[in-house]
Amino acid sequence: MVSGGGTGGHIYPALALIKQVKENEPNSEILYIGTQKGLESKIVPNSGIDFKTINIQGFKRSLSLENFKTIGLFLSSVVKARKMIREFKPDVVLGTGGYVSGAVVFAASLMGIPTVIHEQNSVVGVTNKFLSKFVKKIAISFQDAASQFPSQKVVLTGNPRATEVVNIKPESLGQFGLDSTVPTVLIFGGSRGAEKINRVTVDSLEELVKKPYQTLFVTGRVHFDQIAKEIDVEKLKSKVAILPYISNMPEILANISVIVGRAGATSLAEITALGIPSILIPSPYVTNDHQTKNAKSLVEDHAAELITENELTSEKLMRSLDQLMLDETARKEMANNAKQLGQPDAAENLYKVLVSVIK
Ligand SMILES: CC(=O)N[C@H]1[C@@H](OP(=O)(O)OP(=O)(O)OC[C@H]2O[C@@H](n3ccc(=O)[nH]c3=O)[C@H](O)[C@@H]2O)O[C@H](CO)[C@@H](O)[C@@H]1O
Repeated sequence: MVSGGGTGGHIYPALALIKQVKENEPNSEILYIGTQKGLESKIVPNSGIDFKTINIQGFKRSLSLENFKTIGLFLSSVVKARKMIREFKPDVVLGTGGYVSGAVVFAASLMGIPTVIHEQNSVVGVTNKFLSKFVKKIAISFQDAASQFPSQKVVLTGNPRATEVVNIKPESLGQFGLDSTVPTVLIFGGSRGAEKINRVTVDSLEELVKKPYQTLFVTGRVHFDQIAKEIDVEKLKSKVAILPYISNMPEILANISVIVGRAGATSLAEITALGIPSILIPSPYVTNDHQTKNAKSLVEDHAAELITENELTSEKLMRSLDQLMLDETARKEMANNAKQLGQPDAAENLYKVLVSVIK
């Protein structure tokens, strides 16, 4: 049984792990528990995995009446998770973060079923911090996370999405009206899109269409309609493609020369596994500024460039982008540095941890 929800950063590692389990043990049965509201309700059923939902929400950081409702929902979702566990009878339960995994993994631990959590970030998330007291093993992606967990439970596995992206058959950018032989920059603000990155990219379109490179700009589903209204597609001259979301990201990444994006941990696992140069703009809106810490782990090794959201302007973006896109040697150097940090065996590592806790 697998649970992880809310954003792509929690969901895709879970799916990559499932892929590995199915490869190693084709007869295994898998059930994914998520929420209806999270991105998982779209992504998981589309990938052909059995999917059930429970209703849960996050705590408000300030004292609020909503929190009483949240506690009520948490308790009722633990009860619901227990029922699902009793019916499905999993040998092991994996949580990859997000509130829903809190309820599912907690319920499984109470029932004496072996549990594992996977932490993608270098700064530990709230749900995983809570679950760390109850689970058997804790799989981490950055060594920095180790000291924030009970040390005897920690195993450094990496992020399974790294394995998935290195083993996939690449697909042409022709599906977006672009030319796969031309150097391409991919701009996107994590799995949900980022308003500031979108704004600055829209402001840069006039410049981008003049470049010898092309651009794949992914806005995030909720931002797309508004942006589409503002843009004259004729003016993009097949040099820039704009999309709400890319469902086949692993297949696309092999044809990308540079990424401009947030510093979500799963994106970074992909970037390092494939060795893709990147310009990272960490989200300042996440707990304990963890994306800045994620990004710095690459920047320190000259494997990425960091621009803060405050510093981000169209001029700044275009300057940094040109430095990489117009200089193949600089790109190659950053790509090599990034690849040194990749963990392409992550899915197999995590699979082994799951097997080790099954009685
Ligand atoms: C705002 C927020 O809380 N963000 C967190 C969330 O980010 P978020 O969900 O944005 O996570 P990541 O950037 O880590 O991963 C995004 C994933 O979505 C995929 N993708 C993205 C866009 C698209 O069009 N298609 C697509 O498939 C990417 O390839 C990647 O696999 O989870 C991460 C991992 O725990 C955290 O580090 C982030 O801080």
